[in-house]
Amino acid sequence: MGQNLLAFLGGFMFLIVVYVFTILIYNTYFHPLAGFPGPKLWASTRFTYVFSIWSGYLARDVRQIHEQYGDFVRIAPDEISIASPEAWHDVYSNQTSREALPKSKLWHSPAPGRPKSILNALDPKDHQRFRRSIEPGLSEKALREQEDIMQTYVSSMIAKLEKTVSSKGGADVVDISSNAGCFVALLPWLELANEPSHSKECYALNLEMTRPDILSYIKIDDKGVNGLTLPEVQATSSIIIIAGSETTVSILSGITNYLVRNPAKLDLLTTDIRKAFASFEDIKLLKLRDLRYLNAVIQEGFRLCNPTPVGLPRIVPSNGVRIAGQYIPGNTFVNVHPLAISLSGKLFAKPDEFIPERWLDSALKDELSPFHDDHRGAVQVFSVGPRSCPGKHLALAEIRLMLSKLIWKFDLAVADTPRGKLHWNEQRVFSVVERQPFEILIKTREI
Ligand code: HEM
Repeated sequence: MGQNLLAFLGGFMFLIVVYVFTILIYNTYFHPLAGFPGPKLWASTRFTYVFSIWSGYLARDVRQIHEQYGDFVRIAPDEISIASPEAWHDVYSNQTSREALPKSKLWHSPAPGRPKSILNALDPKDHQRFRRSIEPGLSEKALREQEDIMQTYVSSMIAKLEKTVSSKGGADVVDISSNAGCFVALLPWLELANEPSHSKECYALNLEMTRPDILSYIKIDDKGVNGLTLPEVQATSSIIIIAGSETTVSILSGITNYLVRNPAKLDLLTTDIRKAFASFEDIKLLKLRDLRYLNAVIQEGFRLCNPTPVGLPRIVPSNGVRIAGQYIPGNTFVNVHPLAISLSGKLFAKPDEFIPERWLDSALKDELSPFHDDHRGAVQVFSVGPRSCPGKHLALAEIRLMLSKLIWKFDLAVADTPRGKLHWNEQRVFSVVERQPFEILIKTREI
């Protein structure tokens, strides 16, 4: 009996080994994606990918794979990563002959029993209903009407910093990534609306307010046909708070990191901002939109400090598609890899350096400039197409306001502390870049 059981278990184990081995061999040599280049360890099993994402190094690892193997690489048995700027529109935008590639049900369906949010409204028509509901509150016009709210929060954060710095004799080391976290507070009504016990009252109260905010533009429809149901508003407002605050704070901390480590660029930006505004109160969104060096610094920040550098996976429909000239078989996961594009030496001169000048008109016009041929359209930090970021204008407004008010009031420099030595692009990445503490030295400006 004992021997029989042992023989059975041995045979069973043998079959499992043969099965796994057959799958690995099939994935590596006979799968429809077998012709795509890439490391065999990634092509044969999803484990390598999962281990990399779990350790926080997927964005960095896939960038290295692109450097070694080219623009189309196989990073899992059923996934191709693409590092070609043309792929942005081929993957994420609607085309004349087909819709933008869909998100997969496997990765993006709502958790069982949870209400749908904008991120997991997978059907394109249903997703449009979410977009139509939230876009009015995030338009440039709506944001101009909400400027007072933004000004109040940013100014109170600066006032808090001023108090701390003056209590330390005019200079102090501060953690920029936790201070900039005040953006969560920019969306107070959304936070309140998320409290199930308050939501109806809160929403009604909000509508009575004369001061508009993002939520007051959303049309509630209990049937979920011409607007959003209340649970959908709650689920979507959570997304807006997380998607809107983590990303913006991450970029701000990244830009500040590069600025203090490049003092010549910081000096240029400081002069630009202080010359443009005679007083702190004069700093207004409309004028900030036209500050050329400030905007070049932000664009360079987007290139180097993408908060979601792992990318946005989509699934190819069963009949296959062409992406950037390459045929991709059906049921393949595809992902445009933002980091491999924005740090590519083929697309940008001196790709690892912080050089805001590459975004100025002068670089574009001067054929002798080393940055004349940079592929500016290749950086798509907000993505493109029907699912691109609806908060783009809000994010830009917040970053411009925060950075310029900080630099108008304080002189910034590298902090000589362990947390001041953070190299932003060496942080790990999970769904977004991990937000490690980052300290800078700030001194009250002498006027
Ligand atoms: C620098 C800051 C930001 C960056 C880099 C960024 C980036 C992105 C990207 C790449 C997507 C596409 C996600 C996908 O296709 O799955 C996205 C979607 C989204 N973002 Fe942002 N975002 C930023 C700020 C904001 C802000 C301030 C808001 C708040 C209003 C916001 C709200 C959203 C929402 C609601 C979506 C989902 C859109 C949809 O599925 O249709 N984001 N964002």
